[in-house]
Amino acid sequence: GEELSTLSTITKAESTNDDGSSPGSLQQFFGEEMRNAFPGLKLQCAMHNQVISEPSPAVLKHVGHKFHEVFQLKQACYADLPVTKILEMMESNSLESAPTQALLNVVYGILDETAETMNGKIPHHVACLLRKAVQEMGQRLSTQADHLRTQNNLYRADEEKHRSKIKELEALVSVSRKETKHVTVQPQQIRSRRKKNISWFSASTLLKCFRPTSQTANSKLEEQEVEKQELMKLVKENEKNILELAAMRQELDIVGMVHKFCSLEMEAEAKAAIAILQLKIKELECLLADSNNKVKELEASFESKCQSWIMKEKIYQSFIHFQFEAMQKLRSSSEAIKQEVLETQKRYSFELNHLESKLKAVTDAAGNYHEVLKENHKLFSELQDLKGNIRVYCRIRPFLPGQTEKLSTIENISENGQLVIANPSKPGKDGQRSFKFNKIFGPDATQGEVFADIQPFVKSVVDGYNVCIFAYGQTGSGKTYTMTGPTGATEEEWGVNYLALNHLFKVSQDRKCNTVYEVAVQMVEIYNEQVRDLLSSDAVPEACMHPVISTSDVLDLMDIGFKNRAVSATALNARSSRSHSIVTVHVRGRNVKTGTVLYGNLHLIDLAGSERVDRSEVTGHRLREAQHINKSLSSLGDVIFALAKKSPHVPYRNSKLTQVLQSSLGGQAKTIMLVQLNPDATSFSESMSTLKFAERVSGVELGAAQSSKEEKDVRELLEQMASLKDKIAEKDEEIRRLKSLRDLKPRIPQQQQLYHKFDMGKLCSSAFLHFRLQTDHQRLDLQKPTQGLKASRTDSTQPSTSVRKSLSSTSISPFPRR
Ligand SMILES: Nc1ncnc2c1ncn2[C@@H]1O[C@H](COP(=O)(O)OP(=O)(O)OP(=O)(O)O)[C@@H](O)[C@H]1O
Repeated sequence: GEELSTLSTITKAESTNDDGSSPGSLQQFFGEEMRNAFPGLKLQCAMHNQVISEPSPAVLKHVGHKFHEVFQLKQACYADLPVTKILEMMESNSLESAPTQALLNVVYGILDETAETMNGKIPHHVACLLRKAVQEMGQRLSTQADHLRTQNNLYRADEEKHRSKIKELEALVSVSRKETKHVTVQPQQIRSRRKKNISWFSASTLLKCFRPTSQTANSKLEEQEVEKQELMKLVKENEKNILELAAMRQELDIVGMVHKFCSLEMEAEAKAAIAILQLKIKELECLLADSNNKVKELEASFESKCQSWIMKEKIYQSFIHFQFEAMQKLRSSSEAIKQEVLETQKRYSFELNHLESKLKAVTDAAGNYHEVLKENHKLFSELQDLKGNIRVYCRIRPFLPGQTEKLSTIENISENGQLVIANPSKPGKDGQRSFKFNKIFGPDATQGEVFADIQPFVKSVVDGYNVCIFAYGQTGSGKTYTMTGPTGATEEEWGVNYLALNHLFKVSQDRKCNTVYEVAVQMVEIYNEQVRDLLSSDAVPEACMHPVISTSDVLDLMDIGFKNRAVSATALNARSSRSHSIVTVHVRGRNVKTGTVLYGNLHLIDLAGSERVDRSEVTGHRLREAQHINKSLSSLGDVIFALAKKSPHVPYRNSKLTQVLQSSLGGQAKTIMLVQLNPDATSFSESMSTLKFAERVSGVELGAAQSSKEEKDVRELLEQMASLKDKIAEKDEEIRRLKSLRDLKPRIPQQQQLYHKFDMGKLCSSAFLHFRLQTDHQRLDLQKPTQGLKASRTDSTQPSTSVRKSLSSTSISPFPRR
């Protein structure tokens, strides 16, 4: 009974479920087989005993609350379990005390959860739990295996014991059989000896058998009766023993069979369970390794993140610290600034009062300054007058890049305006001649340097003076270069024409607060004693005036004018100007405060080449051209010398050039003659004649220049008259235009474009009106020289700039057209 109980306990230990119930097959087998074989056997009870390796119910009860607390949460998942709870449970040996099935449930639960929800990732604490549960099961398995081995040994020992007992019993049975046989044989022998009185039943044998009872027969019979009863007892006992033995054998066989069967089944189950568990352990190890790797990765990334956050924290802290310090500094500096501002305010208010009084003094001084400025202007003009109104500047051009023979006639140039020129055919002092002019510009002089000495004269135009600048010299000596600049000139290479107009615009801008200026430009050429408007192809009797408001307007106009200029190649210059070109700039300024109006004009003249006819080696048409040029130049000389001699008759009308320049060559005008020289030795004689002419001119005194300032009332009267005259002129012009329409010829397209651009009606008609007013007024004055105010003014001032006037007085209207 004990052995069976132990056996069933072992069986139960290996096959009992955690809830105490046995697995179906084994329990059924034991339950039915054993009950059938041994109805009295308390197998069922034994099977409910606890397994050795399973925790006892008492232990389970003690620790169960923790385990259930943690794992009986049906809805929660393992990953959500608090780490503290799991740790607490693991430390308190709850797992070791938990039933195996619960542990397996935990393992399966974690695996399912990992597979289903967490994509193979196991949180660290759950992985620890898993490892612990698997360890626990592994331990249990090894304990159970040990236990099984021990039980098996015990069982074998028991079996051996049983077998020896059976052998003993068998020996006992055989002995008892022999005794029984002997006992059964003896009475029979006695009975047969009695009945047959067989002699062979010797007295000795009977004596041996019944020696104690030989004295009395009765007592012997009684003894025999007792022995017989004892024998019967023995036989019964023997029979009983045989029955027991048979039953034990049967039982032993059954138990052996059951044990064998159980052993086999348990072995198979244990092997299968071990295999499954090993597989699971491997899987779990893999998962554990993965999760360990992931944990390491996470730890590494966490570590690096921690580091970076620590770094950031440090940076932020230092930044905050820096900001805080900066804020403190700012606060203190703002305080200091506040103080400073307050002090400054005090100081400023004090200084402001001081300045106010000073400003008053300065305002008074400024009034005086304007007076002084006026005085300066007056003094400058007087200085100009003292120097003489004709200024002669000499400019020597450099040798040209292609020139190989560079034999120069220029011996010396001094600062004081002295020029020594040497005759290459007469070496030494005899061949030298010195000239004195107002200024000499050497070959290295720039356009800007030349203009710097002309600039004050240009400026005087806006003060109401008439100024005439002309370039004189033989062909190729640099007249056009000085007046206009080289072809495609940059701003630095601009000639006097552009620089003068640029300066006029600048001065007019500077003075716009006081005086409003209007500027207009005319451009004509005198070719073969005929005057031609370079900016118009209309058959009009006077050169058109084009209002300009900027230097770029002037550049556009001059570009067209120079393209229209008569040029041809000569033996001395590949592109020689065979005409005199005259750019006239009209300036009208009105003082916005006083209403005073002033007029000034500037003549910029590029004369034709002054060389002698024989040197130019021209004939026919070109000869006539050269003769006209020479004639006009000699007329210019005659006018200048007549003025120098203060001759009563000045021969202005001997040439178109002197007629056009009449207003600028009189006593009111300021004249600059730019004498151009070619330094080449071959041009010596031409240079000599040029210099001699210039020398004579420089000795001329034309008298004091006068400004054209008019008083307001005079101007108003003049304007009234001018408007009347203007109307008459408009009518005349209309008649002329109608006449001209009859024989109108095709126009030059480029010029047409410009007329559109500078359409007088569209643009600034007022400027044109005033200039026409002036010219008409002057023409009127010329026609009636003795009439009142105008007559006296005309007498004293000479006629002002007017191409038209010159043309009308020489009856060459309308302009000849090319
Ligand atoms: N100061 C100078 N610096 C450099 N080159 C110059 C200078 N003066 C004149 N030249 C050059 O000399 C050549 C002749 O000059 P320019 O045409 O101006 O002479 P010109 O006196 O106007 O001749 P013409 O009477 O035939 O028109 C040109 O190639 C010009 O560029």
